[in-house]
Amino acid sequence: MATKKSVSSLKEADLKGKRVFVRADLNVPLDDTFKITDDTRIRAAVPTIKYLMSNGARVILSSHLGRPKGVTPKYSLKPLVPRLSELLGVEVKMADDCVGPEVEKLVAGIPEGGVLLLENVRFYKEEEKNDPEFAKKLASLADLYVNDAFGTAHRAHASTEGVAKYLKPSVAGYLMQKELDYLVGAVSNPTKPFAAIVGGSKVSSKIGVIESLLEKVNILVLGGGMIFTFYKAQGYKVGSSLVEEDKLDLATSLIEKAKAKGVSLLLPSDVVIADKFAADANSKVVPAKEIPDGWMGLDIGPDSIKSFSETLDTTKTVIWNGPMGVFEFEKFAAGTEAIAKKLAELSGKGVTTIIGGDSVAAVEKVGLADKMSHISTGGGASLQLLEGKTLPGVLALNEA
Ligand SMILES: Nc1ncnc2c1ncn2[C@@H]1O[C@H](COP(=O)(O)OP(=O)(O)OP(=O)(O)O)[C@@H](O)[C@H]1O
Ligand SMILES: O=C(O)[C@H](O)COP(=O)(O)O
Repeated sequence: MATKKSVSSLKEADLKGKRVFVRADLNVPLDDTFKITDDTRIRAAVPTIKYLMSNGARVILSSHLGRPKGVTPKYSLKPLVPRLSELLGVEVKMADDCVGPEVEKLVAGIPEGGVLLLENVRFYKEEEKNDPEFAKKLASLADLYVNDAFGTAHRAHASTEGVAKYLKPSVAGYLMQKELDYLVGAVSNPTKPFAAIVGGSKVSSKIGVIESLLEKVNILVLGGGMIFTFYKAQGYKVGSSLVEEDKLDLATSLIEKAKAKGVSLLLPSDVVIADKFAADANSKVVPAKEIPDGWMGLDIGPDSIKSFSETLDTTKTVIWNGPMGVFEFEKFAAGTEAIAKKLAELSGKGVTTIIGGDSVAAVEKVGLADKMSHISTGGGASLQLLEGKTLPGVLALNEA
């Protein structure tokens, strides 16, 4: 045991012929016909699996999909098998379960370099309860544990945290490591000027992140629905824009905190407003202080795009979470798309990291994903990390 525990990274592990339990986050979106609509997370899991395969390991691949309550065929991982097989260049076998005698038989039959995908771990309620007996069952399948599920590292579940107690060595996979390097690295040791762009619908869901970023950044750019709470807090007329009335004092205190810390806080100077929340709404551009009654702000305006872009041009490190507007409607997508393009441009001379489903979707929509320094596969996990929280899935590993 003592010698095994001394292995603290995947590179140091002896893999030949070993059964390796790999927890990945293959929680990908599927449409009604079970077609994968975005395979980013599957592609991101490939380097670790390929490394294991090429070093003669026998790979037991595990993930959750969705939030099933018990065994729910709709949340089976089966639809992922063809894409995984294609990306890995082997025929991936699939188990109907994730623990038990049948799975043990299949595990015994995995050849060196072979991959067995286990069924959704969340088909067992014990997974989310981090039940020790269930974690032991998972652990008993393998000789070592690799956690590559960054997107689920904020969950202390049996396959992300519990199993590491019973299976040593337990190490981070390459995706996990890369995410930590970018997200922790960007925040703790950024090349300055360091800017954060935070958007999305509500300030309430981003309070922790904004507060924590105010300690680190030089520039904080705000966009999305949350800006109207800031405007209202400053006495502007916001029409029927999204406002969180109970967060007005908080918005004021964040503005004051930014001032006290010497962070330049940028709010849009103009907005695109709509007469209803719909793709075919009538729209016009107005100064941020002059939103008429009955109209709502759904995007940042052209002057804001220009001034945000000029400011971002001065930076060396940028992290971005949350869209600038309701980018799902074409009429209100310009702000988000302009920021995506600006960050792609900046990637040549600085580090750009994109976090969160919606900002990543926007970057992909404009075809610029491969231009960014890093696109995080984590939503909740990345935000918690940026808030300075420790992720249980990371803490449980040997090297943590
Ligand atoms: N001005 C606005 N008014 C209302 N909703 C807005 C506005 N601007 C952006 N949104 C909405 O905010 C939503 C995204 O907010 P959210 O806080 O979930 O962002 P995110 O963190 O990038 O996403 P994810 O939850 O996928 O990580 C989008 O659906 C977008 O339409
Ligand atoms: O999509 C995610 O953020 C992760 O896969 C975690 O999923 P969860 O929020 O259902 O735990």
